[in-house]
Amino acid sequence: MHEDPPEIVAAKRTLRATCRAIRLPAHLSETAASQAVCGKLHTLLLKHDSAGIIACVWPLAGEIDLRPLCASLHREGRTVCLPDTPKKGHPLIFRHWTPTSLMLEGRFGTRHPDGPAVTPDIVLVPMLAFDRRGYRLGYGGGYYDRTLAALPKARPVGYALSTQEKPAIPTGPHDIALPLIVTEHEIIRC
Ligand SMILES: Nc1nc2c(c(=O)[nH]1)N(C=O)[C@@H](CNc1ccc(C(=O)N[C@@H](CCC(=O)O)C(=O)O)cc1)CN2
Ligand SMILES: Nc1ncnc2c1ncn2[C@@H]1O[C@H](COP(=O)(O)OP(=O)(O)OP(=O)(O)O)[C@@H](O)[C@H]1O
Repeated sequence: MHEDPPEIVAAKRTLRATCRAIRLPAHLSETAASQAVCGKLHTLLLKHDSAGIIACVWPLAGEIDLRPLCASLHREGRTVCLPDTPKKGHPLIFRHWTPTSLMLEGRFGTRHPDGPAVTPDIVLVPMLAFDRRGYRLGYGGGYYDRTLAALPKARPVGYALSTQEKPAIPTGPHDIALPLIVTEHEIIRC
């Protein structure tokens, strides 16, 4: 397995720094947009097999907050899980979540439930930036690319604010284009 070439690593690093710098203030004034993303994801997920396990994301500061979506899905009888972040180089472990789950502190400021590990059918994927081809930029751990490579049957759905769209994300050999990206305005089929 090859790592990204040095020029791609550098290009991703530069874009990541820019995106991180503008993220938090944008989010503070865009709570309605965050709720709209949850609403659009909910509509999309209602169309999918109700037996499926859905991997959501517990937010870090400045990210879209999917917690209302987690609660709605649980109320509707869907099975929700959340990522537990292992050491770098390993895929995420998804743990079953319910509103009464004990949330444990994980790596890089993430939090995860203490529930059993499960295999999701649908994986909601957080992004720092994305493009219309379906490519995403994350925090740089390579976690979602490794996770999706290990779960070929799972259906990934990226989500972000429309302001996080870029003309083109730099890509390396492991980047997997997402077939669907949801923003507060639209469902983008890539
Ligand atoms: N809410 C949320 N959970 C998530 C992700 C995410 O993007 N958002 N992840 C998406 O993959 C995974 C965690 N990935 C991460 C990978 C690397 C770093 C990281 O290297 N952070 C730097 C800088 C932290 C900071 O500046 O505060 C570090 O800790 O040095 C953080 C998260 C799984 N859980
Ligand atoms: N399936 C994989 N196998 C081996 N290396 C991988 C795999 N996926 C990603 N990587 C490597 O991990 C490193 C980080 O990847 P990248 O910069 O794309 O992270 P990211 O998508 O921004 O992070 P994250 O998914 O954690 O939010 C890169 O060097 C990349 O080549």
